[in-house]
Amino acid sequence: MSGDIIDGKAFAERLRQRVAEAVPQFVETEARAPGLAVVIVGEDPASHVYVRSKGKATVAAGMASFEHRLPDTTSQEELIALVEQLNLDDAVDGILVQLPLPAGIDDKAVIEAIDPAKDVDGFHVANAGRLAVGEEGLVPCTPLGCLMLLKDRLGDLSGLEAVVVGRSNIVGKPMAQLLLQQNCTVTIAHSRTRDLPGVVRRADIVVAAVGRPEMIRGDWLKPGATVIDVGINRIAGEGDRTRLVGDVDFESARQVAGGITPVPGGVGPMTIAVLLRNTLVAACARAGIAPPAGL
Ligand SMILES: NC(=O)C1=CN([C@@H]2O[C@H](COP(=O)(O)OP(=O)(O)OC[C@H]3O[C@@H](n4cnc5c(N)ncnc54)[C@H](OP(=O)(O)O)[C@@H]3O)[C@@H](O)[C@H]2O)C=CC1
Ligand SMILES: Nc1nc(=O)c2c([nH]1)NC[C@@H]1CN(c3ccc(C(=O)N[C@@H](CCC(=O)O)C(=O)O)cc3)C=[N+]21
Repeated sequence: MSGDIIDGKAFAERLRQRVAEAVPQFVETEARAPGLAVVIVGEDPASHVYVRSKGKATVAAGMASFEHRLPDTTSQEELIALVEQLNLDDAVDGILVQLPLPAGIDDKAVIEAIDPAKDVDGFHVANAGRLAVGEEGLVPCTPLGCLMLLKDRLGDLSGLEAVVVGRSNIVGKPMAQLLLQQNCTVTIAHSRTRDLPGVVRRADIVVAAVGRPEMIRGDWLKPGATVIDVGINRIAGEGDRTRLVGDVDFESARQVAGGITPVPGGVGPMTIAVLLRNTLVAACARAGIAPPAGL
């Protein structure tokens, strides 16, 4: 037996299409395009690749993209001053500060400087708090993308056992909140969890957000489980090439799972599609108009 591959890339393309179809209505009533500002500090090549692909996707959806590239000598004060300028800029609906930031800059101080109404990453404490108490707010892109894939595949999630491996503020915790909101019975596992394989084996839904290449194996899974692999790990491949793998050992897991997201082509493309969705949702909220249905 071999489980289905959950095609995040194809789902993400359809979501991007729906966003692109809804943008002209916004442009019509507001006489401007929704705008996303992406700020990157430093020279990390992989981060620059992500930022470029975000910019291209933004423009392809009919939205305005503002890229700010700062040298790694930028101080925290300078970065916060830029964020404050973007907060006041009416053409900017969404602000994303690419993480990680160079050593010496406090991620938290920078994130808290973003206007929560423009926090399309959903990382600001105001948005994290809203998610925790069930109020409307901007939801982190990666977990929301994972939830969309799960609902598309499983329908109603009520009563299902969900295990989220990882408890970061950007993936694991908000993922657990979203699954709880869907009436799953949620367990959050982390580096101090005892008997991780035993915990994972209870799950109907496994979300892996650990940052350890191919850690979760097929023999840890309940047969038929749905596996969402958030991990993005670049490891040595053949010769001097590298390859991208997830936090799940895809080959062994696929033998046992009912469905599984691949890496690449799973959660990663969803993150970018949801970023566009969040930008349009933020733009509508700022303009005082209803968000498009079905996003
Ligand atoms: N697809 C996408 O769009 C995105 C992908 N990612 C990827 O997702 C992964 C997770 O990212 P992120 O949440 O930021 O990572 P963090 O490093 O912030 O968090 C990792 C979590 O995994 C836990 N952990 C580490 N080792 C183990 C272990 N051996 N057993 C059990 N738990 C463990 C840690 O536990 P503890 O808290 O105890 O230290 C921590 O809670 C990474 O591979 C990252 O690249 C991230 C963001 C977006
Ligand atoms: N403020 C902030 N917000 C983020 O959302 C954020 C961030 N910082 N820092 C870095 C991480 C990582 N991240 C990814 C986005 C898309 C893919 C993606 O599209 N991946 C492709 C493969 C890309 C490749 O081949 O390298 C895939 O999985 O198919 C991956 C990872 C967003 N992040």
